[in-house]
Order: sequence, then structure tokens, then C-alpha cells
Amino acid sequence: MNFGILYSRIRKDEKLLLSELRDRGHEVTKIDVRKQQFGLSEPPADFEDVDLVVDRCLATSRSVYATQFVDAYDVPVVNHPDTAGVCADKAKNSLALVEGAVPTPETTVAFTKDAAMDAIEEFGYPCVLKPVVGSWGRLMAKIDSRTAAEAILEHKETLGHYEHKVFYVQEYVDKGGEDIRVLATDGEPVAAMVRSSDHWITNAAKGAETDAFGLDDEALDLVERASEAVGGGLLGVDLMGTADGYTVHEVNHNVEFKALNEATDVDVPARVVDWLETRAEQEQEVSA
Ligand SMILES: Nc1ncnc2c1ncn2[C@@H]1O[C@H](COP(=O)(O)OP(=O)(O)OP(=O)(O)O)[C@@H](O)[C@H]1O
Repeated sequence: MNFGILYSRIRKDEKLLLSELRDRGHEVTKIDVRKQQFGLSEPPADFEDVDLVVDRCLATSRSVYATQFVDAYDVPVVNHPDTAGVCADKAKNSLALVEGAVPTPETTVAFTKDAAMDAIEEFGYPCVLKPVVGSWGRLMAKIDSRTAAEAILEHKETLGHYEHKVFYVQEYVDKGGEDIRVLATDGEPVAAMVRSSDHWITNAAKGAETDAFGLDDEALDLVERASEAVGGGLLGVDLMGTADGYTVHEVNHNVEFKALNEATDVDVPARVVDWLETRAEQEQEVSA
């Protein structure tokens, strides 16, 4: 089979994926998204003989738009652009989780700093302010006081680009210094790790410690439902443990798996490629 890897930078994650695909004898077409031009009807030449495109674009904007074009050319692509669109935006992500009856932190969106201030006061302190688009915990704020809130909101309103004028305010979840990342393929967990840190942001990218995590039935059920809520695919489901059970704060569509591969004894790239092969076979059956 021929797998198209749509990328802008080959990270460790992509290297793992490429070598697993090649070890299994697959053809791999590396497609650098920065060099492509996407017309309205004809796919660029690089996509012509590809059985399945795997979106590994680093930048969310490229991922969201490029997958729409690839899908419009009727070239199978994972993840589906609809899933990318939901996961790329924290407001859409939260709405989808609620729609899927998946527990998720209380969240309010407001469009002016005054309305956001009212929302913050209603949540009380601390609460959390996040950009609707972004990852690796960047530009997130834990707000401890009204004066801090006023300063951050003013900065965002004055200096932020347009996405920062959507104020996404969230309850602060007392998560015991850790959260859980689950890599799942169509709701089926591949591997899970707990990320712990003294910092309130416990992303691996921010230096959190990682350890393998065994999922209980509640978590398994939530991962399945969270995946379904955003349209399925190869996803990173993020959960926090609370006194009342788990809450899912986000589902990521363009997921890194290097840290999971190191933290667990699962051969993550092998399991991902198993799933990619199944998806490619399904697509071939559909088009036969
Ligand atoms: N409401 C919250 N209460 C407490 N901690 C939170 C809350 N939301 C997020 N966090 C912490 O901040 C981290 C990053 O949050 P989030 O996943 O929303 O941001 P991100 O920038 O999309 O990160 P990533 O790229 O890992 O998905 C979480 O892993 C968690 O540790």
C-alpha cells in the first residue's frame, strides 16, 4: 500500500511512523505541505497514487485546511477534516463533548473583556483562560485574582490576534497534579500515560513526568464516547481525575506519540500502523 505522509517537519513521531511503514514493505510518499498548492478540483501530483493520506501537519491551520482539500479530491485522509475542525478549536471541542454526554469541565465563552470578566467572577478563583486555538499549554492562564484577570483580559483584547478575542473561560479542575493522555484509534485505546507535574499545566511538552497508566472501565467508556463525539480517528484523549470521576478536557486530532512510546511498554507506532493498514484496506474495499 502507498501511504502519503502530509507533514511540515519530520519529528521523532513521524520518524517512528515512517520506519514502521517501510519495515512492513509499504510505499511511503512524503508530502511536504509547504511545497503544495491546493487547487479546487485536481489533486496535486503527489497525491495521485496514494491509498491513504496521514495528516501529520504541525500547524493546526495547515492541518485543518489541507485535509479539507484532500478529502474534496476524494483521496482518503486521516483524520477526517470534520474531526480536525472540531478538535482544532477548544470551543467546538467542548460543545462536541457535551453533545456526546461526555463529562467535560464547565466552560463559558465570551467576546468582550467585560463579559469575560463577569464569567470569571462567576467561576471564582482560581479559574482558567485558554486560547481557543493552540496546543502544548501555550498562552493558557490560571487566574488567581480579579486584578490578574483584568490585566490578562486587557492584554488579550489589546495585543491578541482575532482568536484571542474569543475568551474561553473554564472552571479550574482540582486534578491532583496530574492528567491522563490516552492515544486511541476509533475509540480503542492504544496506550495511556499519566502526566504529573508541580506546575498546574501537566503537558509532556512542558516537562511533566510521564508514567504508564492502566485505564479502568469508566475511563475506557469515556475514551470511546469522546472519540465518537468528535468523529473518531487517531486521537489523543485528555482526561483529568476528580473526586466525582473523570472529566475529559480535550480531544486532540494531531497527536504526538513519542512520549507515550517511551512511557509505556506498548509498541505505539506498530499499533498505529495496524490501524492505518485497516483504514487503508477499508477505503480500498469501498472504492472497489
Ligand atoms: N480546567 C483545567 N483545570 C486544571 N488544569 C487544567 C485545566 N485545563 C487544562 N489543565 C492543565 O493544562 C494542561 C494543558 O491543557 P489543554 O490540553 O487544554 O491545553 P493544550 O494547549 O491544548 O495542550 P495539549 O497540546 O497537550 O492538548 C492539561 O494537560 C492540564 O494539566
